[in-house]
Amino acid sequence: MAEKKHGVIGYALAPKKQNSFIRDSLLTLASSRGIKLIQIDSTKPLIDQGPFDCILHKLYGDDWKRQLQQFQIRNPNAVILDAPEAIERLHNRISMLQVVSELRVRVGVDEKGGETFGIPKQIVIYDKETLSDGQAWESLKFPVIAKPLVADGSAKSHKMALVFSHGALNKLKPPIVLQEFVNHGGVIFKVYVVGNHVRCVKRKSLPDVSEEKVLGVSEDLLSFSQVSNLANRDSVDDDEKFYKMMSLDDTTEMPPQAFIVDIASGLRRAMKLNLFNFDVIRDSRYGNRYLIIDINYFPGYAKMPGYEKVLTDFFVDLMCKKELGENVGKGHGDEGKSVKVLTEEKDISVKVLTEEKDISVKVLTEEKDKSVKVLTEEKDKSVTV
Ligand SMILES: O=P(O)(O)O[C@@H]1[C@@H](OP(=O)(O)O)[C@H](OP(=O)(O)O)[C@H](O)[C@H](OP(=O)(O)O)[C@H]1OP(=O)(O)O
Ligand SMILES: Nc1ncnc2c1ncn2[C@@H]1O[C@H](COP(=O)(O)OP(=O)(O)O)[C@@H](O)[C@H]1O
Ligand SMILES: [Mg+2]
Ligand SMILES: [Mg+2]
Repeated sequence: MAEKKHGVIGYALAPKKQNSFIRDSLLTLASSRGIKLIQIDSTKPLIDQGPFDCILHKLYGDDWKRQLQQFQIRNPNAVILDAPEAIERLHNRISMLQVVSELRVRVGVDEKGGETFGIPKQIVIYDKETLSDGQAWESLKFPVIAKPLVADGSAKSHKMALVFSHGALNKLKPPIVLQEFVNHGGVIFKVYVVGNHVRCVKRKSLPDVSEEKVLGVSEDLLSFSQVSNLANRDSVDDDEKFYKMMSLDDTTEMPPQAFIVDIASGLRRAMKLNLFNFDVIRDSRYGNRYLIIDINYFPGYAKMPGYEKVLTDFFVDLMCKKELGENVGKGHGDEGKSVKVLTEEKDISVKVLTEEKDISVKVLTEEKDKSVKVLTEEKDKSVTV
């Protein structure tokens, strides 16, 4: 009996990502379950390629965004993983973590109880003048970590500095985020999310900094980059002595899985993303207080043991939902219905009747300069088009 056809997924990834993610082991397993992964040719217009049931991508820039938009208009049934607008919130380290503060998920549900989560205290500095203005950072306790505001995947966006005193702040180049350094036992938890699959692993992180160390440190600023990725590097440079201070204690207890799953589902819903990971540290001062410090779109899944099966299961599930006409690719399975109105008439009006709040209306059109009027009976409703 011929195998049931499931679907074709086009992928558009930077060379480094493609090398690490598109492995023969993934292609073989996916293909054995009816999923064909095809490379999108970035030198040709996306719209001329396909057909694709789904597009998997991690590319940046306005041109790529436009190409995806055009493709979606021509292929309204294709699933784009994930929507560029949703991914963009992760390109700024402030909007990235704002979503955590907005989460309303149950906490302290594990038998041991009491786990809470949040983000470290932080401020954003846009210019040199503010950096020299003590008032801006007086609420922060040193040491702090200075992170580039932009998180666009460039090497620059991963360049961090551990700053021990005010005096060193003038060495930094805004726009930056100044975040309180929180002692966390030198271990970071990386939570990989693939649809509703959640996997937490532990990795090396920065070592704790004691009060004595802060006072006795000879340098007032230490630069570093991609600490938790160190094991995957080819060479260790100048920062060697700094990294040597780190060692992963294998006895470190993992956070309760139910707690982590709750945060992951909350983030997935709020961000409308399917493919991401987030970095969590456990605040050593409390033991049951967790802080989310970083969220990454389409991370290094190949570092997750058995990633081939997890991703293949996700693709198969996506294709099945698509065949059933379910709304997919929006970060969670239980949201919104979509209504398609196909017409060649001009000036048509479409009425959307719903009792749900916060609905979003997407109008796909090939016409340029189209203005859309949304009429609502609710007061104080703001409508974004
Ligand atoms: O390539 P890898 O496996 O190191 O993955 C990187 C991620 O490592 P992780 O899976 O969290 O250990 C890495 O995570 P971190 O920021 O290091 O926490 C980023 O997601 C990185 O993407 P970008 O440079 O921010 O666009 C990811 O890099 P890209 O492959 O997307 O370039
Ligand atoms: N607030 C913090 N307190 C302590 N360590 C931190 C904090 N923020 C980041 N780190 C350390 O710095 C590393 C890099 O920071 P992160 O925000 O994850 O940037 P990147 O996007 O480059 O991974 C983390 O993996 C962790 O080891
Ligand atoms: Mg990180
Ligand atoms: Mg990151």
